[in-house]
Amino acid sequence: MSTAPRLAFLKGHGTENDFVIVPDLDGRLELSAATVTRICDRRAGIGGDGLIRVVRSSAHPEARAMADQAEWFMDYRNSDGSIAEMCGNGVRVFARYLQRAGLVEAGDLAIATRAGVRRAHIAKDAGDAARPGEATAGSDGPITVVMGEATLPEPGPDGEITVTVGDRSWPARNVNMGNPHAVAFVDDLAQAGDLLTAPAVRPAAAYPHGTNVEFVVDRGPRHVAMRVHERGSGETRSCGTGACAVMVAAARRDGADPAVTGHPVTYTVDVPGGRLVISERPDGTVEMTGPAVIVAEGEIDSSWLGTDLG
Ligand SMILES: N[C@H](CCC[C@H](N)C(=O)O)C(=O)O
Repeated sequence: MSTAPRLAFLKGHGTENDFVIVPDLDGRLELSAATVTRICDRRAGIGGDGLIRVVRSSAHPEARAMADQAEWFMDYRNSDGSIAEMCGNGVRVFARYLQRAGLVEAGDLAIATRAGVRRAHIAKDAGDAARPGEATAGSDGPITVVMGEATLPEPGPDGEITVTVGDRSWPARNVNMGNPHAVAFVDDLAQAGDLLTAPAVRPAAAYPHGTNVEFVVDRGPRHVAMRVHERGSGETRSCGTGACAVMVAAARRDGADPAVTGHPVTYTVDVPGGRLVISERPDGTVEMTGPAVIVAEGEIDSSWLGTDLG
């Protein structure tokens, strides 16, 4: 019987973008990139597109300044161990964990992230999804996250952005949701190929720290579908910040930019793992609504991790 420390974890997902959740409320753990990679390994570990450590904001140096606004900090890592500024599906799953652990009630809450404080609303149950267009949920009510404002950096001196897969290239829109995205509108999602490797994005100078790449097709008025190759994780079944980036790019393409029209706009964004509903207001605020489900909880026997846990 191993005497190595055991690590409590939960498994959750938002539209099948899945995460290993590690409650570390007092911030005692030091999870190296190697440890995160091993935990996220789908064969030798628990498996996940990313790992979410739950830490009291006052106990984490990157969140301490937000502690008076948000008690809890989402320490998000991609499955390759890299740190990302923001994770939209992750925030919903994080909120669901807090609710399930009895650390918050359904309703409104604030969450500290590396992209700043994000406000979320946990509907009390699926029946409470009274707001028009709210996506339905799994076992509990949908969760809405105010994702902040998108920024759309203009092309730099090296010119327009292009995304290339094999011998096909498309122009792409640079959209930042706290994390970077290159959004390419295509005729058919199959044109993105197998996405086993990252699409080539040029000029590289546009994304000095790499980027998430979304491929988008139309499904109808204010209705799109996407695939995504995520920075640090590869192709995933969903990307919340990516769905927001896609919606913002589509609204500009469609002449529905709320800052220009003065009217809010809502798009349905279908991802391989489900459906997200994204709205943007004239003040630039982007809101995302979708499900978040905790599917399991257990203990990791750290003896196989091969690294200490700090
Ligand atoms: N791979 C992303 C972070 C996770 C984003 C995605 N899972 C989401 O739901 O927003 C990045 O490196 O920026």
